[in-house]
Amino acid sequence: MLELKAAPLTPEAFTPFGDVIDTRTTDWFPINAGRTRRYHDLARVETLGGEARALISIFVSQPVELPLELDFLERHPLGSQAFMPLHEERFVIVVAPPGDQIDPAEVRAFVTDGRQGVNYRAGTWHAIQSVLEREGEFLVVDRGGEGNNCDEHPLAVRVTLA
Ligand SMILES: NC(=O)N[C@@H](O)C(=O)O
Ligand code: NI
Repeated sequence: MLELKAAPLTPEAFTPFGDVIDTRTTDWFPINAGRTRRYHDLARVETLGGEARALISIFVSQPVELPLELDFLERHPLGSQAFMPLHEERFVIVVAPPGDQIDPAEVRAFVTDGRQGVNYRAGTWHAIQSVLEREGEFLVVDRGGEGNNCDEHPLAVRVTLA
């Protein structure tokens, strides 16, 4: 069993896995006669393969208990997957870099602070969505189209907060 402590999520630490979506750590420019700040192009949406298109969905998830015990990670080889909380929900993230095998030494765990979303780049291994404390509602942007876009890799992990 791989034991991990979830560290506070930062854009720098998440770079190997994708993007952190957070208006506090990204630039903006004014639009709409100055009434709106546009936080532009915060994450790279990838949609690969046949008939590929971007999907916008809403996930309503029941909370997980800690320690979080996982028996697999998954990946989406044909597209990215972004999760943005709609009510400042915190969630646990477990990731490993893209590749056909997972090296346990490269697996990382993070916890968000409620204001952060994430975008897993195509092929990044990750735990399925794991919201903390209360039912969570998330805007999800990922890839639809032909072909299999979800692989699972067995991995026993137990996650606690740092
Ligand atoms: N299956 C699905 O749409 N969700 C997972 O990919 C997930 O990462 O939660
Ligand atoms: Ni996923």
